[in-house]
Amino acid sequence: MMAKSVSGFRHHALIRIWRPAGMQEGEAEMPLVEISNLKVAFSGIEVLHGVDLAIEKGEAVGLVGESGCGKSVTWLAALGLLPGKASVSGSVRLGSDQLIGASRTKLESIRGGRIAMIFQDPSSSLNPVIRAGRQIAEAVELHRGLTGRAARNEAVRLMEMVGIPDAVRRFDNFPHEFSGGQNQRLMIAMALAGNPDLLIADEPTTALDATIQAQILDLLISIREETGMAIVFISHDLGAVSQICERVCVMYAGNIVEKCPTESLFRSPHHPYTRGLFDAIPRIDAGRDRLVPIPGTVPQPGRMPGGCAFAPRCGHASELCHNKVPPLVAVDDDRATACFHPLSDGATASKPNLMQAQQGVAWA
Ligand SMILES: Nc1ncnc2c1ncn2[C@@H]1O[C@H](COP(=O)(O)OP(=O)(O)OP(=O)(O)O)[C@@H](O)[C@H]1O
Repeated sequence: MMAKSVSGFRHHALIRIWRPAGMQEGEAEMPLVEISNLKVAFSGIEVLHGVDLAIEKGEAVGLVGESGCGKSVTWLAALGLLPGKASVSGSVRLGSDQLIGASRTKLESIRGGRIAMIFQDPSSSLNPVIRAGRQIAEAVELHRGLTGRAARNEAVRLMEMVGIPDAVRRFDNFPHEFSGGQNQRLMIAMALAGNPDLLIADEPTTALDATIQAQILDLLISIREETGMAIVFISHDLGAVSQICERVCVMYAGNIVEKCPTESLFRSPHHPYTRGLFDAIPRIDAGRDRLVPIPGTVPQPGRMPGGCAFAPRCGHASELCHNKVPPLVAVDDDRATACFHPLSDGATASKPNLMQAQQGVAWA
């Protein structure tokens, strides 16, 4: 059972609440990160319309949705990484720190320190002309204050932790001397250098082949168990999300439209958009080898329809949906849905099940 907060879910039974030494009991119950009413506009056009999301200490949360829904912008805004033309409002709390409007110095110390981010492309984090181990050692120096031999030893330890064989010798190799999967591991080692409380993994396995993808997912799962860090896993791949995350948030056109524990989402998606994402996955056991795409496309920012942004693509939409934006409301103890006509449990017969997803049986 969970006690609910306004912007998310707290105290999930499956989540190990990790309280650092010295932290008071009350503090441990605060979310690690609490995003409230986060809005982002580029050149006056709003692309994020008031996102509410809380991440608990130690939990893994999936953020899914079609391309352009605002998954990356949410976290880039939180970390102060959007270009100058972006205007950002709302609140992002990391413990007692407010990140929106925080000074550049403060944000720089938080990025790579308490919150680290990894991306699909390791070259966004690794400099091709600096030896790989040195880059990790520099991150250790910057965020943990170690120097010289101590920083080098810690970098080697992190390289070993992420599964780089013969790490002492390979410390001096350049990024191009490692495989794509190993570069992804090095990027994770860099992210771990600051001992983060939260790792934002933005499509970290999308560019990798299936075997390496599985290895990187296993690595993230074991690192999380070892360190107690929370993970936000941004992905199009519901199968990968189901392996790593206890909870999933579904985004559509700059809003969160459904939040719930992973198992419940797979058992019974309530938002027609979530259901559409499941139906868009080919299933061998359902006798269809082709995906069933959601009709239409995500509305462009600045051209949002009145009412629910998904209504023009939704088979369940009523007149109300075309005229009024549905708020994100709790539909039971551990789930919230932004829909005037949420699907009932019986309406989900053709969804894939969690076990199939995790085994990759029915997934493209
Ligand atoms: N620098 C920018 N300038 C203008 N618009 C931007 C910028 N960055 C993002 N956007 C717009 O913000 C919206 C949300 O983009 P975002 O990258 O967050 O989507 P996403 O859900 O992460 O997509 P993907 O899965 O393809 O990465 C999109 O409409 C995108 O075009």
